[in-house]
Amino acid sequence: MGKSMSVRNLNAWYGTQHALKNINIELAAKMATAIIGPSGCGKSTFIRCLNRMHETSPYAKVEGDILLGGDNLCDLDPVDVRRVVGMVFQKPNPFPTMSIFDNIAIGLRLGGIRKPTELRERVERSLRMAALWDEVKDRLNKPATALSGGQQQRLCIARALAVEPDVLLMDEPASALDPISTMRIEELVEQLKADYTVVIVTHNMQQAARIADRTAFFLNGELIEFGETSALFTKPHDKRTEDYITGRFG
Ligand SMILES: Nc1ncnc2c1ncn2[C@@H]1O[C@H](COP(=O)(O)OP(=O)(O)OP(=O)(O)O)[C@@H](O)[C@H]1O
Repeated sequence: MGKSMSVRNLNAWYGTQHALKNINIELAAKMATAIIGPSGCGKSTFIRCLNRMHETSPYAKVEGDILLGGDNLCDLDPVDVRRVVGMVFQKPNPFPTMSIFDNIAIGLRLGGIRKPTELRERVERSLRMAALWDEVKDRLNKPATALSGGQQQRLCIARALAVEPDVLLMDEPASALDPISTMRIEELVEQLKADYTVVIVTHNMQQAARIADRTAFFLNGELIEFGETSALFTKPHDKRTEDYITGRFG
């Protein structure tokens, strides 16, 4: 758990549109890295490249290397990549026809775990890691859709963690949630970064400042500035970073 990821010379396109321009960045293990920048700057495209999802868009193209613990993810089968690089999306997307238990167990079953005791143990562990166990332990067989939005998002986090990835990608995981659910997700990120390499896209600079050890500022598909979060927010080196964080655009 928790290997750092090195992104080298990453370029991505949608047709002729060059959406990511030569990105080089080290995403450190046991830390949360926030990706910030104005709408359309390439944040989602960037994290979708990290688990090989970008290439599923029509006319998409990717070049570059993504290194994780001795593997170049660009050379692997995308299905194998998604086992080591989990992702949580903006809108909670549990499997709607499945129970809470099955939402998590399905990935484990696909990974070859069949023994009921082992499945139960792994499901419980994942739900505990996602700080949801106490709220659902008495209704594991109820449909996932019966949970609140914030609980559904924590279920999706539990589902991503169940297969024991190294990296957890989060694309604005709290932007569809109320303030209390948002706070719970932020607390959870704080805990998860002890074990995982967490990369979180956020529109909310206060959120980045609260939870991320390092922050990367993107603009027009370029990585403009990357560093310790507190330094980036208090002493940005680039005028464009300063203009963005002081609210002059975006
Ligand atoms: N499926 C797609 N087909 C074509 N162009 C796309 C597609 N998805 C994104 N783009 C374009 O690529 C660029 C980067 O988009 P991306 O979604 O990565 O930005 P973002 O920073 O995540 O934006 P937001 O904050 O609004 O979610 C934008 O110009 C966008 O219009």
